[in-house]
Amino acid sequence: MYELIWQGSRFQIIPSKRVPKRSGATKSSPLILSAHTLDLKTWKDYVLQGLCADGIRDVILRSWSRCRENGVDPSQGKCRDIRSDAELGEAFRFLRDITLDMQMEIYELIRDRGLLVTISEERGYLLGMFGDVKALTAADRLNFGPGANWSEASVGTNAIGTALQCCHPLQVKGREHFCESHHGWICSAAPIFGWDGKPVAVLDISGPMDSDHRQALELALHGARHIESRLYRIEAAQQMFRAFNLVQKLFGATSAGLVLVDPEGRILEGNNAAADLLGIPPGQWRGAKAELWFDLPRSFKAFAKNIAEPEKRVRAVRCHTNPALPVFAHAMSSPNGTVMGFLLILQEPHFSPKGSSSSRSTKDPFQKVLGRSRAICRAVDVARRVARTDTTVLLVGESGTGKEVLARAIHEASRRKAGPFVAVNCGAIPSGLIQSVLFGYEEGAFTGARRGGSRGLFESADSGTLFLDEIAEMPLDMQVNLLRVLEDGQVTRVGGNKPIKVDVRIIAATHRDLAQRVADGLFREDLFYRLQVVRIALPPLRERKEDLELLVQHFLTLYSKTLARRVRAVLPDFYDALHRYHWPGNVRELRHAIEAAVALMPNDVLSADCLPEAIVQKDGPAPGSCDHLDFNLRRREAESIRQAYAHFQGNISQAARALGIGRNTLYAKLKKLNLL
Ligand SMILES: Nc1ncnc2c1ncn2[C@@H]1O[C@H](COP(=O)(O)OP(=O)(O)OP(=O)(O)O)[C@@H](O)[C@H]1O
Repeated sequence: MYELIWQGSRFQIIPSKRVPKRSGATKSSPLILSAHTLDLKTWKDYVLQGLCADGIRDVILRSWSRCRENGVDPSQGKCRDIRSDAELGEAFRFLRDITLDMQMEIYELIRDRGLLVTISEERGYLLGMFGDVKALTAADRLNFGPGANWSEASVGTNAIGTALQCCHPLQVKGREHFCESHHGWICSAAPIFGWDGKPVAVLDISGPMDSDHRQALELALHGARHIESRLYRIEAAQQMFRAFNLVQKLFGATSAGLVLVDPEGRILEGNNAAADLLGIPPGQWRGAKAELWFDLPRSFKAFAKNIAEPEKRVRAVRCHTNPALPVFAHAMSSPNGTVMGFLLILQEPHFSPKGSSSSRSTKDPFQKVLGRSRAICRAVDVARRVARTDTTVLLVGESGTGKEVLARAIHEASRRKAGPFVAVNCGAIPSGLIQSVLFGYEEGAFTGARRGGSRGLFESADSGTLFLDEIAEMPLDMQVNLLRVLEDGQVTRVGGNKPIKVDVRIIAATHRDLAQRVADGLFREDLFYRLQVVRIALPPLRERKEDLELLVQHFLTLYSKTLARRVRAVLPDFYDALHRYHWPGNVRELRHAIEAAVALMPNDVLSADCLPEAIVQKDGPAPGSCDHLDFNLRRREAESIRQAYAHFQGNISQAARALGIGRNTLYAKLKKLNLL
């Protein structure tokens, strides 16, 4: 293989020292090509006199016309515009370097056929030239070599320059060349197109007329496509690199957490902010399944379906490990709608009162009753309907399940909302006082009675709601009085004889089985039926664990605000522990657990370590477990109550708070344990 090179003042043919990557020389039988299609007179008539004869191809005629307009001299012997590497610039050198081996490969296909192969860049300057000595010798005579400008404007109609002009493959034979010195050549050239569809180079196979030009144009075309795909790959890699760099810069520059996920749901990239928000070490998640952290599979399917509708390309996604974290998945699609992946944007949760349930509650009182479980929704639905009436309601459920929360919501949703909501724990009032507490007393009714007497809770609740908590603890002898008030709508103060009209709606609550109390003779049947006109049951938290995260989120918002502590991330073990626990104290216990965790968290990340010990105990009693564990639980409960009561020196409020149960419940339990 020989090579034509520029020696500063002239071209020189040298044996090429370059080694082709692979050799695939094809020898084929000679093909006799028609010498040329135009006679000398046709060429002369046009180029010298502008006379147009039949038989000139359109593409050639248009090129000749351009050459005449550009003042190309048809008698010029050699190319005069030859530039050095330095003059041709960086892009020229880059293109030459990445196409050199391909020129050599193509040369192997035309070896010994008296041809040469050359590539020119977009302006027409030749990048390099390889060929047989015969072809290179002829090329040298024309200054047809690397650095020479083979555009139409420079050397007239020729395969390279004209292919660049008309943007399609072309063979120019003999007298179709505009300059007479090229009439002994046949040149086959195919443009190489860039991303934008414009030619960036031309591959040319040329040689004297008597060389073997069989399939030269097909070869040029094939080579051009081959180079084109290499250029595309390089361009694609560069674009990817640029995009990746940009993405990395953006990822690093934003405070939002960003995670890039491929269509198979694997994490391609994520920034430190995202790692921070999820509480995992940065950089360790590349290739991991996104579903470990995010609830993606369903969203993926939905996205795939709706990808054509732009407004459906963004979805809120749940983060398993931190449900309080707002996460939005943005679908990325190709122009034909194929899902190419997702960008997950994780926004730092702002625990602000705005938009929190407490502010929303001003609109709908039932929004304070948190929960989406069926049992809670059913309870709220009944409560919502009964709130429109004055009907007596009985709320049943374990301690801390939200009976008072629901009673308040009923009051606030009723026509009585402007009136008072008065709550009383029937179990907490000493039996000797209960009558006067509820109905009031007149002056002098008993020793120590206030001067002028006192209103009872019924009078205080006039035009509003009286919430009778722990109604099962009401002494039997008092129950008949209560029944009377419910029937008559009037009270008589202790020591008085004048009935006072009261307009009070009664909501009663108990954690006991009231029907059983009736059966045991501890509760009046008539009062029982009078109270439970509408009965609403509130489920224990362990039976509605699907509400757990919502409640946690609510209490996190509340306590991060009231305790002025920012919660940046919640680790998975925090939720694991909460889910494992059986919550005997229900939502109240959960509330206190979250308050304690936020208060005790050492930095701004919540983990299981921040939770009270009883909750994280893995060997603790399980819900619904066998008898000896229930016994164990009771024993532990009694111990805890004794310890707390002693620790707080008999202060029931503080002890109840520490135990995570209500004051009334503690009061009842203390009584049962004979501690009062
Ligand atoms: N569904 C709920 N949504 C929001 N908070 C709740 C809910 N249920 C309970 N709570 C919270 O739990 C705590 C206890 O609720 P509440 O006093 O209403 O329970 P209770 O059933 O009346 O308990 P007790 O029978 O011991 O008096 C409250 O601090 C309340 O904020």
